[in-house]
Amino acid sequence: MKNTPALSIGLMSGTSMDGIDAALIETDGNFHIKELTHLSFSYPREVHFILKAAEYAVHKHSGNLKNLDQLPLNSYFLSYLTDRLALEIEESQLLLKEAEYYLNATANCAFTIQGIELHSTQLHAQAVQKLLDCTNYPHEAIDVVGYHGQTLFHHPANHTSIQIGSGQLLANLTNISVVNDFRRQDVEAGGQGAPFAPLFHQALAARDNLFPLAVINCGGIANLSLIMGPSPSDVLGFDTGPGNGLIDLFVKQRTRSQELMDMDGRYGVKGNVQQIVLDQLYSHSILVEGMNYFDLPPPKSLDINEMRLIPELDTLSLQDGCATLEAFTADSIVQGLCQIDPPKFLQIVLAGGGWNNPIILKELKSRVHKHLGLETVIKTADQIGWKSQALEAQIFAYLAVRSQRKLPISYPNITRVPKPLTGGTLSLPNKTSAMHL
Ligand SMILES: Nc1ncnc2c1ncn2[C@@H]1O[C@H](COP(=O)(O)OP(=O)(O)OP(=O)(O)O)[C@@H](O)[C@H]1O
Ligand SMILES: CC(=O)N[C@H]1[C@@H]2OC[C@@H](O2)[C@@H](O)[C@@H]1O[C@H](C)C(=O)O
Repeated sequence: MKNTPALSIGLMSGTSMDGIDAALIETDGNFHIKELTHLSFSYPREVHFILKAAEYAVHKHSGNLKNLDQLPLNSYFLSYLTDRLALEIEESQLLLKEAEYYLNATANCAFTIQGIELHSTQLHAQAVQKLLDCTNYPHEAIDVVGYHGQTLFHHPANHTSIQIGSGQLLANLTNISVVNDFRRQDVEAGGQGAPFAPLFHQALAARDNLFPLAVINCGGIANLSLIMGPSPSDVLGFDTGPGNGLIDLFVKQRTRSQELMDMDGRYGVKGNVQQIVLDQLYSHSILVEGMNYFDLPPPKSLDINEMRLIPELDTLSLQDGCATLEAFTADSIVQGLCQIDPPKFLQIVLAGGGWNNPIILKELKSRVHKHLGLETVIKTADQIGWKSQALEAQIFAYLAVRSQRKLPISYPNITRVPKPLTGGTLSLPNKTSAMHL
């Protein structure tokens, strides 16, 4: 049993809150990994804003869900749009109406954290069903679902990392055992609770014999894995700083939320990097517990709301602002890599939505070659046969199997946890309440 490969589905909705990735893999929780299939589901615009407003509300309450659970979020939704996205009150009220209509009519859920959690779990259950529909596997064939949930707050200093989503409800809806709540034990033990990706990156690198390897995920936040070999002490990992989080926020602000990202770098390509503002981004855009994030040694992790658009960006055009933020993302990734002294002849693999932005990619390539030398090889995950879009979902499919087998999912040199630790909470389907979607 312990070494028998299991079929596992992973589900991830990341900090960009743009949709759900679902992936099916076969794995023994060690180096046997077969990527079988994956699907991505984009959220309707309403869901994106509802989740972002929920995240905003949880931050306003410093992660204290007890004060918030049943509270209507309508006013937080409006404050999010006016404070964070700088929308006019009339536009915000219109978006609020759309969100209320969506939650009442389409989702039949209250506009509270509880209601949003319920709907988010339902959307993940639909993703499982659609993924299974694309395969020949009935639900009985699937051993486990690894359900990340939606991060709304991440504050390891207070031993807190909140991912909403009900493991028990998902197990009942899908009739499959579910593991969720992956980060809790790590933060409770004093770890950073993130990133978890490096362990999976290492397993893929071991399977494909790709050492030494660096993997850079550029999502809302960017995170890095440096893998020198197959044993747990051979891997380092941490969040380097911004991925697309600041760029997305900047574009939303400047386009009055008509656009949610710098699609294909269309603004950045026409702009110039403003070095003075880039330096200022380094000095005061990310403060964690009053400390400059870039001064902290790895392992370290970030909450998306710890990154902010500094006032100096207001002086820049949309094009220059995008170019500068794109350079900031690329530069801080390369600085992060240099900080951990990578070997010569390193291969770098790129994963995550950010690499669809050619400006971030161009800025990264020129900096890697300048700081690490021309011998460094850069490839996308898809170029080496991995599935960039599926990777984060596959991580949680993999970790669910490790969790079931009581294997560690976090290590000191990745999350700063004092000793290797397993994690995750298992929910078995309650057959009497199992539902069909
Ligand atoms: N064609 C594109 N052009 C520019 N940017 C893009 C494009 N496609 C995706 N992105 C960026 O990638 C982001 C989504 O990436 P991804 O799905 O990897 O993030 P995530 O998983 O939500 O975040 P995290 O890894 O921090 O949890 C979008 O928000 C957008 O900024
Ligand atoms: C708290 C949280 O959700 N962190 C995410 C986020 O998105 C990217 C980066 O920040 C990473 O640390 C992590 O996700 C990946 C999947 C991880 O745990 O490795």
